Amino acid sequence: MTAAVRYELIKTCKQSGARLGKVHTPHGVFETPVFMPVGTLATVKTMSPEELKDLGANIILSNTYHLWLRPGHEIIREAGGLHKFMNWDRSILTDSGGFQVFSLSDLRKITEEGVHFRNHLNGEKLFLSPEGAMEIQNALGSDIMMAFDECPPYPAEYEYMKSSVERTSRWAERCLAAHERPNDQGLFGIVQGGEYEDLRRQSAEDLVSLDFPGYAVGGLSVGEPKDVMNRVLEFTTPYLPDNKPRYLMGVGSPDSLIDGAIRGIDMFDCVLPTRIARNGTLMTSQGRLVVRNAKYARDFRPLDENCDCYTCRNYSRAYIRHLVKSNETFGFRLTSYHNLYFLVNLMEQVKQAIREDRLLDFREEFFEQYGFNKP
Ligand SMILES: CO[C@@H]1O[C@H](CNc2nc3cc4c(=O)[nH]c(N)nc4cc3[nH]2)[C@@H](O)[C@H]1O
Ligand SMILES: [Zn+2]
Repeated sequence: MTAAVRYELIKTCKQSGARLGKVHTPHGVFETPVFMPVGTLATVKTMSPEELKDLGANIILSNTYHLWLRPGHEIIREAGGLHKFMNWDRSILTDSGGFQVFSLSDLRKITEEGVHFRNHLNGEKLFLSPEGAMEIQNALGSDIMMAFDECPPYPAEYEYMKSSVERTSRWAERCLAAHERPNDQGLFGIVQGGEYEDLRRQSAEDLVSLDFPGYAVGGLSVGEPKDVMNRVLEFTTPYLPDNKPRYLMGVGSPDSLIDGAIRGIDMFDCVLPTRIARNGTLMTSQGRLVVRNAKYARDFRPLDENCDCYTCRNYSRAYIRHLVKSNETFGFRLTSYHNLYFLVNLMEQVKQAIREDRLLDFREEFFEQYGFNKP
């Protein structure tokens, strides 16, 4: 299939095996490894599209389940699609709703057909199938769509995981069949299998046989320890083709982004930077900083003295602490901008380390400075 979503492998780091690449979509190109800001309800909370471009974002995420519920995908279709609706002319990836159905709503029943569950906003009964998830994503017109999958809870029994993986593979085939414009937008398969190597292999081989333009590693960042995530990546990515992008869903923190890149991951997303920004927690080159802390009341330095973002060039810890404590919206815009810039800029540093074949050295330096090595 000659999908319009195409991956270009530029270089592999000799020291770590991490990859430098480019992904071409109908709305432009983005370099990898990449961190993708999350805009669940058609907005990356508190950020304008201009600010997202300014901080370096070339692709953002949105969500099938949430947009289906609010405002409804038909309204977005009538608006001319999600790009037009939210005034974002670069790439958009939409998650399929698989994870949200399993994480947001209770009273759900999984059948071969799809999932019966309750609307997490008003309790009404809903049903979502692979075909339904594709109809919504086709209406949104995202550049990269995700197959409808089951993200089982962690941990899950082997037998349950095996039957879930086999159903997710059958659902992936149904998503391909329901993809209206395969030569114009890309549909990624999502590898499941929990922490079971044979099931991860089976899931990857099932999906690779369907020749998707890209593959996600799902079922992680669901509460498992970081060493379990790293181990799963180590035995899963080798089953994925080198000439396609690999997307680790729901990750994450600075250490997980670096460790994921080292294990062959190209794309990342997480609500973490914008979520913690809204309670005044900042990612800085010296580690986490909680700006509400009284010790910053008269601290007129920038949040991060090594950061050249708009927030750090123009505002002090004392001012941002005042805004956050006063619950001023501008304060959360400044903290969100900085945290997103921090992760996008971290990926710039990771790419440079890959170019110089020294990503493991960079990992040591960054972990030391950020304080990840502290017991
Ligand atoms: C660490 O942050 C918390 O955890 C979530 C991120 N973790 C995560 N794991 C995911 C797995 C999947 C998957 O297997 N399939 C599909 N379709 N989408 C997924 C989305 C995922 N997001 C945030 O929501 C936050 O609450
Ligand atoms: Zn900054």
